[in-house]
Amino acid sequence: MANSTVSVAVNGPRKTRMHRLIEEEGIVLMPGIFDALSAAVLQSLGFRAGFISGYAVSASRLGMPDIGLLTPPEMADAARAICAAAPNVAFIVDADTGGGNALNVQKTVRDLMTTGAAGLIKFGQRRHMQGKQVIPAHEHAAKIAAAREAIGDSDFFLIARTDARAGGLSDAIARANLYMEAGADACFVEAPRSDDEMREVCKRTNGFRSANMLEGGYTPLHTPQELKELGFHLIVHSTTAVYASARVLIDVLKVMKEEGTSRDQLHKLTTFEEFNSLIGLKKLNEIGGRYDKFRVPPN
Ligand SMILES: C[C@](O)(C(=O)O)[C@H](CC(=O)O)C(=O)O
Ligand SMILES: [Mg+2]
Repeated sequence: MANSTVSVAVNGPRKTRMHRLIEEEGIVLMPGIFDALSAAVLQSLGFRAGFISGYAVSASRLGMPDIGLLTPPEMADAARAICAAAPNVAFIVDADTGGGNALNVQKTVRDLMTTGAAGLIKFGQRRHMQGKQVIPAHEHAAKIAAAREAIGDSDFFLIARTDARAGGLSDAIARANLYMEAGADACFVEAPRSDDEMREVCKRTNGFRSANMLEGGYTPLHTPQELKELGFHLIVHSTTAVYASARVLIDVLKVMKEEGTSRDQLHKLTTFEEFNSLIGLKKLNEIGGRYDKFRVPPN
């Protein structure tokens, strides 16, 4: 099943927005975001790509952990708002398990393709976080093939993720290659535990590869340049923004609770002008102004 060739052209002439970004940038950094506002921040800073994280959306939308409670339509709804708020950013959506069997996967994929996202990551796990279990390889491959068929020739990038590292690196690598054969554009072997394991993944998997940089995770944190040298093409940095937001909210509101005022913490907040600019007030006012001439004149 697995072979040792390293190739980035396994999918022939297929060229999506994500393929072009990889070509232009060498490696594409995708910080995880979780709502329209965090997406607007990403866009305002000039990021060209981002990741709509199931972990972070579950937390921000439901206030709940990533244990399969967020439904595919809720995720699609979040993705729609996010893509509309940051149209210059190519987003990869976390499609998680895809919602069930191959037919559920196709429905989920078709729905996500209408959100404005540039692609998705399909997971093979049954449960998240502690006690993560992977589904059998053939079942996961069938879901990837179903997703690929639903995508057809559309400009939508398909990343297949395997969480099988817990059962041994070789098994995870073999699965990644199987999913590439089933039609994925890139693979994502979760949780290699050292640079050597990361090198091994890159040496033995076919096609484009994504790294998962999780603060507090098993895999060592690296810069894009370092990851590029190791052989990766995409970087998911899913929890940074949601953890940063939670940190600031906790710190600032804690002081608010104690002191009842924000006056000593203004340096930690955006200003009124900065915030309005972030969410595009000036541009919207300009557009709104174009229609002023149609206003009914006062009597
Ligand atoms: C990447 C991920 O799928 C996500 O939902 O952001 C999560 C992140 C996490 O659990 O911290 C994952 O790696 O499973
Ligand atoms: Mg997830």
